Amino acid sequence: MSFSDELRAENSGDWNAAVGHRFVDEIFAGAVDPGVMRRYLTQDYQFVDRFVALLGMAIATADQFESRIRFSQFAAMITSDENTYFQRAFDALGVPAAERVHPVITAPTAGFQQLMQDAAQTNDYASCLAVLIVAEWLYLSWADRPGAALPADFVHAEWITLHNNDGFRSFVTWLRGELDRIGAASDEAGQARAGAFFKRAVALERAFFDHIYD
Ligand SMILES: Cc1ncc(C[n+]2csc(CCO)c2C)c(N)n1
Repeated sequence: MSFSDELRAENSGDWNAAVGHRFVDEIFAGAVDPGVMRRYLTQDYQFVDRFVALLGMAIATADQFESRIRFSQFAAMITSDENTYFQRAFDALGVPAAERVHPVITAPTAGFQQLMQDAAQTNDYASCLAVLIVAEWLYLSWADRPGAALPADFVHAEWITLHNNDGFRSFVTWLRGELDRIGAASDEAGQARAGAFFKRAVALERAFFDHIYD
């Protein structure tokens, strides 16, 4: 089994709970309650800043130029297209400026911010990769429902297509290959370090979905 498949299998409880979450069924049905969607997106928006910082650390710690280029291109993409989605969705949901910029940070959001900061501060490429890969691969996994119809409302539909388009799919495939390559070249301690970050990330993904319904 590849390193990425091994880590996913070790975390299958939280992984499957997130991928098959009520939120996912509701978003495909175009039926997420507006209050729930608003909580989700305002908290999620607080995630982007540290995520881009962690990408920066992956660029800095990667062991080859080709990997730095891949991450740089991805960083350029998510700081343009996705940012306009959030603004348009906030407009559609009537989210006031203060709540867009400074919402009260919930525990899972704070947990993600800490996790991304901790991963960045390791200066260890495998640990940065482990956190980045969960945020991408788990999202592709829930969004990728071949043949499923898209909801009419753009707030629902675009959140799906941002995470199941071909560019995103090929990036996730590359990321998994990258983690497999680095995992194979790491000693046991290095694999365990990256595995612990992967585990924290999957548990937080599940908690993040759960908490918007509290
Ligand atoms: C809690 C949470 N986890 C993962 C993602 C997915 N994600 C976060 S940043 C990023 C890169 C650009 O889309 C992706 C896919 C999310 N949005 N919210």
